[in-house]
Amino acid sequence: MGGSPERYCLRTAVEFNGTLRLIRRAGSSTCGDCWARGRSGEPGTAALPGALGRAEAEAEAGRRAPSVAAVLPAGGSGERMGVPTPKQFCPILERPLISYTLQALERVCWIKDIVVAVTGENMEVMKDIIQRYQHKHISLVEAGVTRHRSIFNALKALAEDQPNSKLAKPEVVIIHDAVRPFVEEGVLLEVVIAAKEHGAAGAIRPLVSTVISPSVDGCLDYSLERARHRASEMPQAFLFDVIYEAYQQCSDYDLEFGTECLQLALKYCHTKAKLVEGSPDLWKVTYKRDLYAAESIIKGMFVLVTHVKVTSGALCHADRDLQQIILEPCYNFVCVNVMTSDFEETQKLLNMLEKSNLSILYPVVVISVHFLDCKSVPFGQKMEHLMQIRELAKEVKKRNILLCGLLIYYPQDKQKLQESLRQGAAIIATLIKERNPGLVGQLLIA
Ligand SMILES: Nc1ccn([C@@H]2O[C@H](COP(=O)(O)OP(=O)(O)OP(=O)(O)O)[C@@H](O)[C@H]2O)c(=O)n1
Ligand SMILES: O=P(O)(O)OC[C@@H](O)[C@@H](O)[C@@H](O)CO
Repeated sequence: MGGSPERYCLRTAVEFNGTLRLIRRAGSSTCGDCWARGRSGEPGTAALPGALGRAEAEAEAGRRAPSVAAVLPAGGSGERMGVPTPKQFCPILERPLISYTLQALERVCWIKDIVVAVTGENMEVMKDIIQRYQHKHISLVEAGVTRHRSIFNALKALAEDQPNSKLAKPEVVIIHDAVRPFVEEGVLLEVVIAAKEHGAAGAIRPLVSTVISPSVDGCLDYSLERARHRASEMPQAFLFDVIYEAYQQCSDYDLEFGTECLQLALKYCHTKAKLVEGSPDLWKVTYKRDLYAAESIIKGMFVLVTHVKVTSGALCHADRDLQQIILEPCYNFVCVNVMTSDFEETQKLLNMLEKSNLSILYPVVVISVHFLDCKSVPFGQKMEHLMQIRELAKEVKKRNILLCGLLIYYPQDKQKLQESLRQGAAIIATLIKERNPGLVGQLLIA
C-alpha cells in the first residue's frame, strides 16, 4: 500500500545462523523470483549467476528460508465503529476494507497461504469479496467469539494435526488484523526474520497518550512513563509451533479477555518476542474517523503513485497507440476530444479500459475534455451532444470507471483562454484527487 514501489525479493539463502539475508533490488513482479517457496508452490529458482547460485545450493542443502503463512482475524462486529456493517466490510472507494488488507498481503510473494477467520453469517460476503476482487490463496475458517479464539481457529487450519487440514503447516506464521490495510512488505519481512530467530516478533509504535491505571474509586492509581512504553501493533510473527502451543495451553480466561498474542507466547511458551519499530501507517481501523483517514490515504495514493495519462485524437492515430497508453497500471485518464464527433476518443479509451480489468481493484477516473468554440458549433447543438455523457457514465460506472466531462470555454482572447485552461486544470486535479462517485456523468465547465 503506498510506500516505495520497490519490492523485496527473498533472493538468497539462509545464512549459517538461520537468519535470512535479504538482497533488496528493484522489484520483480513475478513470484517466480522469490527465493522462498512462493504461492506457485515451487521454490523461487531464478538464481542469479555466481554467488547466489552457490548460496541457493547451500540453502537447498537444508538451511531453507522459512515457509510463511498469514492469519487474518476478521470475525469482529466493529462495535466502536458504530455502524451496522462490521468495519472490515465497510467500503472505502466502494470496496470493502478487508480487500485492501488482502491485497497488501497478496503482493508479498513469499506468503504462501492466507487464512481469514470470519463469522458464519459473513462467510458468503467474504467469498463474494474474494471472487469479485480476484483474491488468491485465501482460505476461510469460522471465527470465534473473541479475537483470540478466531486466531486459534485459523491456526488449527494450518496445523497438520487437524482432520482434513488442506494447508501445509508453515514454519513461521504472520498474524495481522484484517482492519490494518496499510502494511508493507518491509515490516512483514522484519517480523518474520525476527520470529525465525527469537520465536516471536511484533511491530510497536510510540504511545500517543500516556497510559494510566484507575483505582476502584475512579481516581488515578498510577501512570506509566510514556517514554518507556510502546503500543503493540500488527503485524506479528511467530514460529508456528510456538504460537500454536501457546494457544493450545491458553486458559479460557485469556482466550476470552486477552488482546495480545505476544503475551501468550511469553506466558505459555516462555518466548520473549523481538519488538520491531513499525511505521505510522500500521494503525488499526477502529472508529469512524479511521475510515475517513484510510480513504484519504488511498485517494492520495492515486495522485502520487499513479500518474495521469492524457490521450487525444491528435496523439492516438490508432488503437495501438491507445493500448500503449493503458499498458501500465494507471488510474487517471484525461481524454482531450479534438475530433468533431464528441465522444469518439473517449469511447475508444473506455472500451480499452473495460477490457483491461484495471478497474477491478481501484476506481479509474476518466475525464472527457471538450472545447467550446461557439464560432464553429452552435452552443445548443454542442450541449445536446455533450449530455450523452450521462448515459455513457452510467454504463461504465458498473465497471468502476468514474467518467466526468469537462467543457473548456475557448474564447478568441488569449488571456481568457489561459484562465479557462487554468480553471480546467484545477477541476481535473480535484476530480482525480476526490474520485467522488457523486460527480460521475457531470459536465463541468471551466
Ligand atoms: N471475535 C473476534 C473479534 C475481533 N476479530 C478481529 O480482530 C481484529 C482486531 O480487533 P478489533 O479492532 O477489536 O475488532 P472488533 O472486535 O470488530 O472491534 P470492536 O472491539 O470495536 O467491536 C479485527 O480485524 C476483528 O475483525 C476477530 O477476528 N474475531
Ligand atoms: O484489542 P482489540 O481487539 O481492539 O484489537 C487487537 C489489538 O489489541 C491488537 O491488534 C494489538 O494490540 C496487537 O496485539
